[in-house]
Amino acid sequence: MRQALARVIDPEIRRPITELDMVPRVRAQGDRVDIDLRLTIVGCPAASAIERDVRAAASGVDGVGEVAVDVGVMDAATRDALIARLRGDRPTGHPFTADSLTRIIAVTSGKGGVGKSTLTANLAVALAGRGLRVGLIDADVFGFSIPGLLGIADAKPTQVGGLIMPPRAHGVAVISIGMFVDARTAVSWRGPMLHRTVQQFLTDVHFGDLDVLLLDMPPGTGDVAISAGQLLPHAEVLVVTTPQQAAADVAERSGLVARQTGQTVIGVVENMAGLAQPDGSVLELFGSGGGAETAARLEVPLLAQIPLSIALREGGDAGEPIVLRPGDAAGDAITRLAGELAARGRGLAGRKLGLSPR
Ligand SMILES: Nc1ncnc2c1ncn2[C@@H]1O[C@H](COP(=O)(O)OP(=O)(O)OP(=O)(O)O)[C@@H](O)[C@H]1O
Repeated sequence: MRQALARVIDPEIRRPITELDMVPRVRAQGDRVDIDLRLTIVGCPAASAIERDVRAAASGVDGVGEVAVDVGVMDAATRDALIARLRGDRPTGHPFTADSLTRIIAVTSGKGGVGKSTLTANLAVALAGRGLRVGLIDADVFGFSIPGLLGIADAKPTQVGGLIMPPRAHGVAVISIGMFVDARTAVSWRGPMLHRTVQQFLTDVHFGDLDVLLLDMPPGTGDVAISAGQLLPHAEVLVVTTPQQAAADVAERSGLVARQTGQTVIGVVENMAGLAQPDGSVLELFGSGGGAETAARLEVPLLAQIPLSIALREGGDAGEPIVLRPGDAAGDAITRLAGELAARGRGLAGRKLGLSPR
């Protein structure tokens, strides 16, 4: 029976419920089994799903006829012990240190409106589509748009003790300041507060084991970029720009600030590149060359050119990332970029190599 129940996964914490001390007692009498199920918090949104899965798992065991589930909430001591275990042995600090196995990719741009958030959301979904465990932090605290782009504009994270469970969308675990403030509230915090937000997202959000953590950075070179640089000096950075030559200056600057904090700029993505017309010509609404120019100045490769695309924009507005529907030139370019990033693997930046002198 325990083995069967171990296959029931808490959808938010994403571990077997038996590992989470959620099943303190199981009694079998004849063909009847009584299961005590203890949820982490009162009003747990996943309660009915977990209870259903427990019933299904127990009913599947040979010889079981009747299943009775007593649903309650775990006591404070058990919950505190669980939270301590989930946090691991790090009372302070975040788990995404240089020698963690998670690859961190911060997506930045010199100015707003270049499609950085749209690209980040689609990239996250495309990476998750390749089977990677992906987390996404919307660090664009003033202009958060990730929840809407992923179709979870109204999602509110569950909090267990001081631990925040990130809502999931299209296979990606997502956290955004937009989940904690009213959508119409303007965020006007000063530096130290912003620093704490990024730090809290890194420390108190239970992402579990991740292959990739993406950060959608605010445009420009402000406090959040500097905080993120201090907290994640080993992060890799993608710089997004448009084809406009004038955009190259500010894009270059955002890459340089990242570099000053020790982060590694891995490449440039040019978004809003030429739009193919029905007659075969290409409409270069924003000119051309900005991506190549930025890449040359930062001495990194131009990793992708994402064309203007109505479907990409519509997918963002609808919360259905375009990468889920192959066939659009922009979506396909982002999917290719995800493939390339996954294939390149993580650089060795900041990582202990584990080599010892003989
Ligand atoms: N390749 C594209 N083709 C057409 N529209 C696009 C493309 N990329 C982004 N957009 C649209 O441009 C607008 C700005 O995009 P987005 O919000 O992603 O930019 P951003 O750089 O993250 O801006 P900010 O940092 O100011 O939030 C959105 O309406 C988005 O749908």
